[in-house]
Amino acid sequence: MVAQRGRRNGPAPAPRRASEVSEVSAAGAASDALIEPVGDGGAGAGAPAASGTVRAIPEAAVARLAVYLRVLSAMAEQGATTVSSEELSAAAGVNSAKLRKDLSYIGSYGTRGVGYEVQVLIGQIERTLGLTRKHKVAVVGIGNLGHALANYGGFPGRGFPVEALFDIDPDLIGVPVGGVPVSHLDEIPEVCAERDISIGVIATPPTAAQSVCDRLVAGGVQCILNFAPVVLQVPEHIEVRKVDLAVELQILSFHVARRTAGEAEGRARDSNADGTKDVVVS
Ligand SMILES: NC(=O)c1ccc[n+]([C@@H]2O[C@H](COP(=O)([O-])OP(=O)(O)OC[C@H]3O[C@@H](n4cnc5c(N)ncnc54)[C@H](O)[C@@H]3O)[C@@H](O)[C@H]2O)c1
Repeated sequence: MVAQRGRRNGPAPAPRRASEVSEVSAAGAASDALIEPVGDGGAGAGAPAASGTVRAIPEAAVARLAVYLRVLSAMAEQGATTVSSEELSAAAGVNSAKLRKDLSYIGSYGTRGVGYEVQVLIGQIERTLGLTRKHKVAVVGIGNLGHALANYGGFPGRGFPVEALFDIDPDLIGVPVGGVPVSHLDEIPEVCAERDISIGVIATPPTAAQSVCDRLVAGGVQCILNFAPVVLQVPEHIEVRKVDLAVELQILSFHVARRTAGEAEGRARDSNADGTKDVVVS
């Protein structure tokens, strides 16, 4: 899907769609859906292939690009100027063939015997992920989760400064959390437009999530990160990602169950009917 710039203060354009399309989970990361990279307001984002054309990138590869970026940034901080695909793949926990394939989507092929120039690769990935500009974030629902998100110091350095907080609890209004005062829910459209917020994070109870989402859209946000366990209806031009840690736990559970079943099957295969066990020498 092609993300588009949002309109400020305009009515939410029809048609709306259910947002249950992208989930921030291992399952989502394994998706082969193609994402058409787009520019970020003229800053030259996208994934230009060697030919200069913009290539679609599988969603799973987009998720891995973000991981490579984090690893490369740490390497750059330690003074690395070049990195081999083997080093980068080991540090990112991805096999090197997959890494080379992922980087080929952004037109980066490295140099035989040298590898990749760290700063060049960082720039290419940042342009592809649209990170050449900051994306200001608003968090709505400053309870347990909202407090943790607002207080987390790691977002600004990655290009996502938290610049607005909203709640309905009178005890919270005006109170700074992570240095940003909490505003009332009703102020969402006005404050988001004023502060040029592009990403809204929903950390309210599920019953409030849709109306919060509508206000964020009215305030001109382009993307919503939804922690509430509910499917949001959004206009076509709004990108939504849903975070569900329970899904992550269920995926872990699946892997443990599969491994346990595999081990039990292996034990059953290795045991003879008379109770003795064969020793396999390889
Ligand atoms: N996705 C995940 O992995 C995950 C993990 C934890 C929690 N959650 C979800 O995140 C949400 C928040 O969880 P929590 O533990 O922080 O809850 P919480 O009860 O501690 O906080 C909710 C906050 O939302 C505020 N609120 C309620 N209605 C509102 C409205 N209409 N507008 C603005 N603010 C409003 C409340 O005043 C409160 O401060 C819940 O929906 C929960 O299910 C998701």
